[in-house]
Amino acid sequence: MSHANAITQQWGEDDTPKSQYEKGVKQLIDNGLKKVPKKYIFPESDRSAARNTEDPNVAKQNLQLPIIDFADLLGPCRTQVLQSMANACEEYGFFQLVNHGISNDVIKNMLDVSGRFFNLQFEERAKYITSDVKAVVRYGTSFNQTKDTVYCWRDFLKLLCNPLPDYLSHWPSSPVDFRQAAGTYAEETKYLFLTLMQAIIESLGIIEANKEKETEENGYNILKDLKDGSQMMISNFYPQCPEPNLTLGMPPHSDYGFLTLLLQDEVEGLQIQFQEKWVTVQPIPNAFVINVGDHLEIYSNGKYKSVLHRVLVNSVKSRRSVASLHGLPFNHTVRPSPKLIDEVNPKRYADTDFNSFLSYISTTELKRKDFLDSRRLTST
Ligand SMILES: O=C(O)CCC(=O)C(=O)O
Ligand SMILES: [Fe+2]
Repeated sequence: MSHANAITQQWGEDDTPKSQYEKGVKQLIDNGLKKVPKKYIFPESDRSAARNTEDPNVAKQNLQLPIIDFADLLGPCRTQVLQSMANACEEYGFFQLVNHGISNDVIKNMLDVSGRFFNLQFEERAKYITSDVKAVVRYGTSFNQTKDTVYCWRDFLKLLCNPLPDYLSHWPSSPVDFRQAAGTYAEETKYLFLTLMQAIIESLGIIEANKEKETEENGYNILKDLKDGSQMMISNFYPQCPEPNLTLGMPPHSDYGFLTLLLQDEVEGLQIQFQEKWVTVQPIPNAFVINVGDHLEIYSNGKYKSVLHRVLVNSVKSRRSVASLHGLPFNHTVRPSPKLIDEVNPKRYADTDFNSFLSYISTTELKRKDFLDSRRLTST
């Protein structure tokens, strides 16, 4: 079989060779691509169309997520804010965080430097291409390049952040300010995550306010482990797309870990599943979109929901986002808190750990909530 035939067989009728797809979508667009190649066309059911359609699965209005004011959380209204946070985590699995104390400069520098990273020559970005899902730095395209049958319209850079001083020296040295901007951002989001988790644990009634010494069981306090826990930062780049309704920036998925702190630029694209419809999350400048991850759903014994979300692309503007995913150390077990298990609420999930999750994603095409579903003991 000729080389050209082999490509056609594997990739359909397009004349775009496989080696081009592997370089990512930014590269395809830079080379003047005018149509979405077959490899990126999602089944109709997965991409159920963007806004302004008659599709019954898509809400007509953007979603105003609950807004949590972080300054209020630390002030005299803490009890009310904790209640709003609990409602948001139960009903939406998402909220927007404002007045979080991370300066506009730190945020702007992070979005800016990751945008400039994706604008580097391909050869510079390609230094970080690896199929090792545990690599400290990993550049790639789509979701799981070696497994995805359909590719999504997204390039990414993943950075492991803990221990930061060790890992920082492996991070990209170009652009020259990358390590400085991303290192500061990683440090500040980690601190914010820990403060939020203290509030989340209080909102679940696991540890009461001002009783940091209180423990769950046998002297265990999860906050200590989260402090030494894993942090992965993912810079996403979604180039403008000539036929945006045919593809997705990210397919429906839930995040692992406890919480994701997501920064999106001013371009819309993130949609979450709410009351069985896809709704677009309206970007708020300098705010974080916070979402419950699979491990927090497990830890809360199903009270807080790790909700499906996806990303749409558009034909006009590229979009950037930075997701900071936080959890326990990789070898730690995640299990429902003993304080949330009783006769009315039996244990709903099997114990799990990060390593088994990572081996799961490296061998499976991740779809929807497969992993979480595989841990479920009873229907919730
Ligand atoms: O780009 C976005 O808005 C969402 C990204 C996301 O869901 C992720 O990185 O897990
Ligand atoms: Fe996500």
